[in-house]
Amino acid sequence: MIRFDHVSKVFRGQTEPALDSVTFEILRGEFVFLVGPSGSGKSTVLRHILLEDSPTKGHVHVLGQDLAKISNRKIPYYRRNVGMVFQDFRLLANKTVFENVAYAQKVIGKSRGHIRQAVPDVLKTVGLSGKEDRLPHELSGGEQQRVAIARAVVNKPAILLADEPTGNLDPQTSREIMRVLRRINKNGTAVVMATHDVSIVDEARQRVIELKDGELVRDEAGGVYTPEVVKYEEPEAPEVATEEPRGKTIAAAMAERVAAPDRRPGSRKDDIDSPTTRLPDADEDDDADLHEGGAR
Ligand SMILES: Nc1ncnc2c1ncn2[C@@H]1O[C@H](COP(=O)(O)OP(=O)(O)OP(=O)(O)O)[C@@H](O)[C@H]1O
Repeated sequence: MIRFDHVSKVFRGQTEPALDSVTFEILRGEFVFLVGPSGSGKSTVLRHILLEDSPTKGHVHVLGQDLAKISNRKIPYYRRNVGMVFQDFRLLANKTVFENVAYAQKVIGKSRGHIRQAVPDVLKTVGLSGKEDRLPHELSGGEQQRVAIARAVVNKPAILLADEPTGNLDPQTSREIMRVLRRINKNGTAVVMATHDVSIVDEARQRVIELKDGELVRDEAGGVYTPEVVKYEEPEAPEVATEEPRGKTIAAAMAERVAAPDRRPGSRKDDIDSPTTRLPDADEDDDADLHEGGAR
């Protein structure tokens, strides 16, 4: 449904590519995180999908169309398939919640009757029923982002792009926004979300595409933000005695004493079999240490 085929992008006046032969495919209804350091190319990927940028090399296909072949005249029609939300919400400040969402329907020529039904429906999906008449400044940041999401999905796009949608929100509000995005995704919309939010990515366990300096360096199903690097530890070599031990352990000394024939006058050979011969030997002691100290 979204296919990048060796996409490279070098912006005018730049020497380093913003995208460097990026190849991936996103299927219908997937949820994908785009991660990577600042400047790694995440927004550039999203802008290519939205047809705000075009590749210097390579091809982008969305919904079966080669985007290079879409004429300027047809771009607005293409964009109906792709909703977009941003970190800074970008709402119309002088319009109510209802009007902000309805605006997305008006510009594509939907009838008043359709709008009257579709807007309350989508506001319910994002959890904003009852707040239709509020202006953006009368809403919390999380509520403003819900309006922006409602506006992005009211036309039922196949794809929702989100560029750091939780970047301005506290952790609890971010989680609520994630629940809204997951709900929209479950209804069949593919979601591609660029983010720096480690805990959101780690909790969601969705597909993660990681960029670094414009290159795709990881594409992992059920991934986390930063995969744990498994540190290689050299196995400990078995101890080899290279010199005489400086002192005997108490157990070794006692074992030696018990094993030696008792030269005291009147001693009997049977004494050797007395219970003290059952003292653990030095090897057994080492084993006990191993278990106590855990795996080494
Ligand atoms: N219009 C442009 N003209 C020139 N260079 C650009 C333009 N847009 C982006 N770049 C450069 O392309 C590279 C990738 O930028 P991009 O915005 O995609 O990164 P990002 O991963 O989204 O970063 P962030 O996490 O900070 O949003 C950066 O080096 C950036 O400076």
